[in-house]
Amino acid sequence: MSDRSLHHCPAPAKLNLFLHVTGRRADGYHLLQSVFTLIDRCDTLHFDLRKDGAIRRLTDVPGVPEEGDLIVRALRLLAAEYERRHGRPVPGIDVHIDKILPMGGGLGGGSSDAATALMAANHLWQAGLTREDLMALGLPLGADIPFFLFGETAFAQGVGEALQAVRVPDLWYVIIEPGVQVPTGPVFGAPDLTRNTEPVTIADFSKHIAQHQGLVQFGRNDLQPVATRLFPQVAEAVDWLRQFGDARMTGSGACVFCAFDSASVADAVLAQVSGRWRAWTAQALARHPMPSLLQGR
Ligand SMILES: C[C@](O)(CO)[C@H](O)COP(=O)(O)OP(=O)(O)OC[C@H]1O[C@@H](n2ccc(N)nc2=O)[C@H](O)[C@@H]1O
Ligand SMILES: Nc1ncnc2c1ncn2[C@@H]1O[C@H](COP(=O)(O)OP(=O)(O)OP(=O)(O)O)[C@@H](O)[C@H]1O
Repeated sequence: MSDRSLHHCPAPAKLNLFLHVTGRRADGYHLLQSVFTLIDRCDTLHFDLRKDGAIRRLTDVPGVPEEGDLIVRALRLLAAEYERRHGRPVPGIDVHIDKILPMGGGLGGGSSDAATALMAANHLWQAGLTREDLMALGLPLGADIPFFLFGETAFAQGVGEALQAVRVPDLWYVIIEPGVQVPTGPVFGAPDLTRNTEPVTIADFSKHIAQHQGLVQFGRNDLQPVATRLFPQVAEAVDWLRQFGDARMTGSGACVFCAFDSASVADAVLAQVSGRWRAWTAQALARHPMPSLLQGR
């Protein structure tokens, strides 16, 4: 690592421990309540400064053209802000990515990649944005980007941008990829989506978690009935994993998870997963694994 490059930067996945849809804004976006937690399954990004002002993703990501990549789009927003603040063009940056998180998996991989890129480029370019500045910059690109910049388990409200830190037990998860990509838009747009779940309080969540040590999840995922109707493969994975505990879907799907209180129990369940699914274990992360590159908090 030098002041010209940052290599092996992790972009961790998230799980939504519960996800309630409590309303809809005038612009059609849905108001949510959710608890987001980070897990230790990560994409890995590498950054090298350029001298010509260009922003390039040099790794091919199947299905995601360079110009549409959330990493590139986020860095372009940061470059525009840099130019506004400093009155000169950015040096530019090359990005390589080792992508292991499935797309359309409800794990927030694209948003996490973008958040890691914002932290890294802000540092390498010495752009001087605070964590809060970067959160506001990333929100229009992806509702999960502010959470990844926030960087610890959080109770989220609004469309996911109003965040408060919460504590959850240190658990292990088995995560199954049902083998389908669930597009977020059609799930939120479904006529049968529950849109009026009663708001809960952080105290309701924390009390429940303390009572059940996090092994019985709080509330529910309101997107799950729609996603399982549209994609029966998701329902199959939930039904199978339920024999071991309180399994449910993360985000808008497709991935399904279940919590366990030790690595050995999670490994034993993983060993029984049918060969037709990709599956893995992960440990909850109390904090984002990027070295602290940001000002504030
Ligand atoms: C469901 C979550 O995964 C929870 O973490 C996220 O809120 C999804 O957020 P996201 O990845 O930013 O969602 P996008 O892929 O940008 O959203 C696709 C579409 O889903 C709908 N959408 C998304 C988020 C939200 N709070 N309300 C919505 O109605 C919108 O029609 C949007 O155009
Ligand atoms: N760097 C990126 N990595 C993954 N997907 C990206 C990236 N850039 C853009 N995308 C687009 O964003 C879409 C959603 O990707 P992502 O992996 O964040 O989904 P997700 O895990 O379902 O997220 P969420 O939980 O926020 O719904 C992809 O289908 C892809 O078209």
